[in-house]
Amino acid sequence: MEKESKTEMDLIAEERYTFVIVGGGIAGVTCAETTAICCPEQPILLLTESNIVKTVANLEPVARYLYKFDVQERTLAGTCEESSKRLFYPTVTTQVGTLQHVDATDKYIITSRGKKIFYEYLCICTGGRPRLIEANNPLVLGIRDTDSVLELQKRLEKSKSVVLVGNGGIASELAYELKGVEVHWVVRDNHIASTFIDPGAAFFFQQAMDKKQEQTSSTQSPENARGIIKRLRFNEITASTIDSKKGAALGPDWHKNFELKGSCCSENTPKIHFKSVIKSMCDIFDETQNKKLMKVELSTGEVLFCDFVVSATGVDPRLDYSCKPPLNIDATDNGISVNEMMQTSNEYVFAAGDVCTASWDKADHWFQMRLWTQARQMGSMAGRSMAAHFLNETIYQDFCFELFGHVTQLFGLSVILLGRYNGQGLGTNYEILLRTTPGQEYIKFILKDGKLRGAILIGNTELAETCENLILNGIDLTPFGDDILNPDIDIDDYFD
Ligand SMILES: Cc1cc2nc3c(=O)[nH]c(=O)nc-3n(C[C@H](O)[C@H](O)[C@H](O)COP(=O)(O)OP(=O)(O)OC[C@H]3O[C@@H](n4cnc5c(N)ncnc54)[C@H](O)[C@@H]3O)c2cc1C
Ligand SMILES: NC(=O)C1=CN([C@@H]2O[C@H](COP(=O)(O)OP(=O)(O)OC[C@H]3O[C@@H](n4cnc5c(N)ncnc54)[C@H](OP(=O)(O)O)[C@@H]3O)[C@@H](O)[C@H]2O)C=CC1
Repeated sequence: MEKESKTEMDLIAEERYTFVIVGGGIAGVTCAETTAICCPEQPILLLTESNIVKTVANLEPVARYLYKFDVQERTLAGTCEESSKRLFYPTVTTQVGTLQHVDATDKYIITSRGKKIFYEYLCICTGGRPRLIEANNPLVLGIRDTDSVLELQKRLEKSKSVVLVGNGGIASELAYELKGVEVHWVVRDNHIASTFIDPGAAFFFQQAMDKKQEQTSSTQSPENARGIIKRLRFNEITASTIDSKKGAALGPDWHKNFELKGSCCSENTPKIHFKSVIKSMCDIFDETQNKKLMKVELSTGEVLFCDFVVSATGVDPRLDYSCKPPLNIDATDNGISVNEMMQTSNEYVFAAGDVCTASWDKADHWFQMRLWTQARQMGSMAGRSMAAHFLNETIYQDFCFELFGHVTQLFGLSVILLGRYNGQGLGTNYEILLRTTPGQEYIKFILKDGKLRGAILIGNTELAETCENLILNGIDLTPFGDDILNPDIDIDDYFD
């Protein structure tokens, strides 16, 4: 247990709540709000280690089941009563504290200050932490919360060169947000942003970003303006066709709130090292600059020198507390295993958000990805489930778990991902229907046995709701051929 001076109050304090929720990220806050709505008479505690919590604001439908929203930070300053008011639900008490131990037999938790808090139902929403390529190396940084971005900002001020590793959400955002510093972007794939998009979409983005190829719509050729449609078998999409050319996790657009500027004046675009991983790293002392630098050797044999490495290489569930008896942990990704009700292996302990692993039999069009959309959906589901168990009611899993949906922005353009948008889990026996208008839109449909199984919609395509319907209804689209993506035909008319 953490060695902290305990006040007499802390040692004797024992509190009781019907619901205890740990974690002030989107999952924990949504869970607390939902529980308060479902059980308005019951005392609820939201315990979180930082006095900043995240809430969802400006919820806006993008399609029938797809929403976009802002993530806002709120400070839990002052007394418990004041804090409760900030969360709008009078039955929710908020406390700053760190979960240290769960006694799932006698149903209490212990905080790092030794406080014992009894619960009827516990929901663990402790999020994740960056999975670094080399932990405990001071020259390797991960990005998760405001503190980590402030650290990045501080280091950049004195830096000339940075190596960025990873090819997911964070690296894709950072690669184009870092200014005044030389960026070496090391990606193990043959295209950028691989967790979200395919090589074709990556090429679309790279083209859009290439200033020489920027065209205003008025100067576009008629063919470009109409869009190009292609139908391909899965295995036709090969590299060669494309290569020719401490707190809660941050929310969307986090980089807009920080100036991420290095110490040189150049505004160069990142140098991308495709199909590369870091083979070795060591720090060296550079006599000319009179400071420590990182020497990074890539699998391609190339050697880079940089001020520090940003490891944007995914997240691990954050489980730095003990539990007796232990909860079932997923062997593959180390999250707390939950069933479709977000219930763990213990009947009275639930989990939601980045910390958990969806261990139920998933619907055909849904899979888990650690995103705030899912943190919100899971937090809400956990709140409803705990309340239903308490009230002895039967509920069913929310419909949002039927269809994977994610709304985001990449390189300044709107991106909507639906269903098995990259053919995830479909093997190699599927078709891809593409329509692209350089600089404007990129639409990719994944079809299996004639049915739409997933879609990537980049730009203002206004196809999200139609795609949702087509995926969920499972209509055989074979009779419509390539007309489904013909820009001169309004496909909604087909299905009225
Ligand atoms: C830089 C960055 C950008 C991102 N951008 C996007 C995006 O654009 N779109 C998107 O969908 N997703 C994005 N994500 C992912 C998204 O932020 C997460 O999936 C989501 O916030 C997870 O929410 P959560 O509530 O499960 O966890 P978190 O937000 O990590 O919250 C966990 C909470 O638990 C608290 N906690 C942890 N351990 C303890 C303990 N022992 N005791 C008490 N409290 C504890 C933490 O302090 C924190 O308050 C981004 C993530 C990062 C890092
Ligand atoms: N716009 C959005 O929606 C955003 C979402 N996020 C979310 O925040 C979380 C954290 O983001 P991020 O860290 O980018 O994680 P992601 O899971 O998005 O991406 C991790 C990337 O790192 C690669 N990788 C993993 N290990 C290594 C390694 N040892 N060497 C080289 N590459 C490696 C992965 O490759 P591989 O896939 O081959 O394993 C993958 O490309 C994610 O849940 C992400 O979805 C973050 C920013 C923006």
